[in-house]
Amino acid sequence: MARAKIALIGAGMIGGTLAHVAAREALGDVILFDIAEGTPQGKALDIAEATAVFGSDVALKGANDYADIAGADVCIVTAGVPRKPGMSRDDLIGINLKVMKAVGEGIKAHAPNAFVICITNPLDAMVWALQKFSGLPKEKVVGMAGVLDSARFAYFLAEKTGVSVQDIHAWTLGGHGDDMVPMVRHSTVGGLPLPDAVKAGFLSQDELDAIVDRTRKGGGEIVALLKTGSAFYAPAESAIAMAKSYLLDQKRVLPCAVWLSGEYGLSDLYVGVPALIGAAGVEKVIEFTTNDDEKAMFEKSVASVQGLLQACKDIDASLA
Ligand SMILES: NC(=O)C1=CN([C@@H]2O[C@H](COP(=O)(O)OP(=O)(O)OC[C@H]3O[C@@H](n4cnc5c(N)ncnc54)[C@H](O)[C@@H]3O)[C@@H](O)[C@H]2O)C=CC1
Ligand SMILES: O=C([O-])CC(=O)C(=O)O
Repeated sequence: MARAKIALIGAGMIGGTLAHVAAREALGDVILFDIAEGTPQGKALDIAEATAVFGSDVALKGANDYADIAGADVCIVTAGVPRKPGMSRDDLIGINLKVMKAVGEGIKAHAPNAFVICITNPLDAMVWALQKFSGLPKEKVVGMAGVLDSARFAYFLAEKTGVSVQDIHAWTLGGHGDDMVPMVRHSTVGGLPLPDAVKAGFLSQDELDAIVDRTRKGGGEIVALLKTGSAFYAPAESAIAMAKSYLLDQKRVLPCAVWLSGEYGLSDLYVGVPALIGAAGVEKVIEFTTNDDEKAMFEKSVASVQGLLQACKDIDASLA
């Protein structure tokens, strides 16, 4: 059977890391595409040489021409710009919306059957615009943010409680902004929902509140440390988990930005919710029960996303 073809649109920090992980895991042949000449070719060659060390038979190629992504099974989009200290993700909207238009048209022309994972920020608005510009089916276009946000939540909980990160299941809902909603009642430490984990003495309520706050601001914490860009290892791993679930029909339930048509009482937008990812793309949206507090926080986050969609429509009338 032919190997899967994975097109990485954007060969920067996340794109290069994606190529490395995909090659190392032998997920498929990799095309690294970028508008910068030399960068995708150089990274592809460097990783291709590494395959002789880690023993993987996949092929890697760098490209500046969309024709090279032809027939891709998966496209992971990181093209655009990241934020720098002092900026919010939303400040990227003007530049990155234009990038999504070019990328959407490239995917539409050359890889219309791909499963597309958008990473570019501001995520919920960019994945919405990418779906519109590409015209691909909504169940085949998803955004990566929830896997990363919930991984941060899980890591901070593991660090504080001393429980293996493998026995922590953390969930977040909502847009990929500082008002995302870490789902305290639905997240578990060693099988205990977090309120019960507090009662059992794994951590105090104040410690849990601090972790929720740190999770919300997790992206900014890394931007402040790196100074020249944003997180890339955990974002790349998160997108690989999503790509794998599609390529291997794993049917994992992962928090992703997906198109909603009635679920959670919402329509016509992308926002982060748990979704089952299999060979057909988004096969099911899982609806968490929410109490009044959670509902209010989710609504606030959704309102931020809706504001960004309006901003996109104001910038590009073709999206209205
Ligand atoms: N959704 C999420 O959870 C996360 C999203 N991000 C976002 O991912 C994006 C990429 O981040 P990095 O890889 O760190 O940035 P980077 O700057 O290292 O790489 C971006 C690449 O995109 C390329 N590019 C720019 N315009 C292009 C175009 N029209 N077509 C093709 N390539 C183009 C650039 O040449 C560059 O190589 C940023 O918008 C960042 O904010 C970052 C971390 C997490
Ligand atoms: O914070 C940023 O700009 C990058 C990002 O989305 C994250 O790391 O969550």
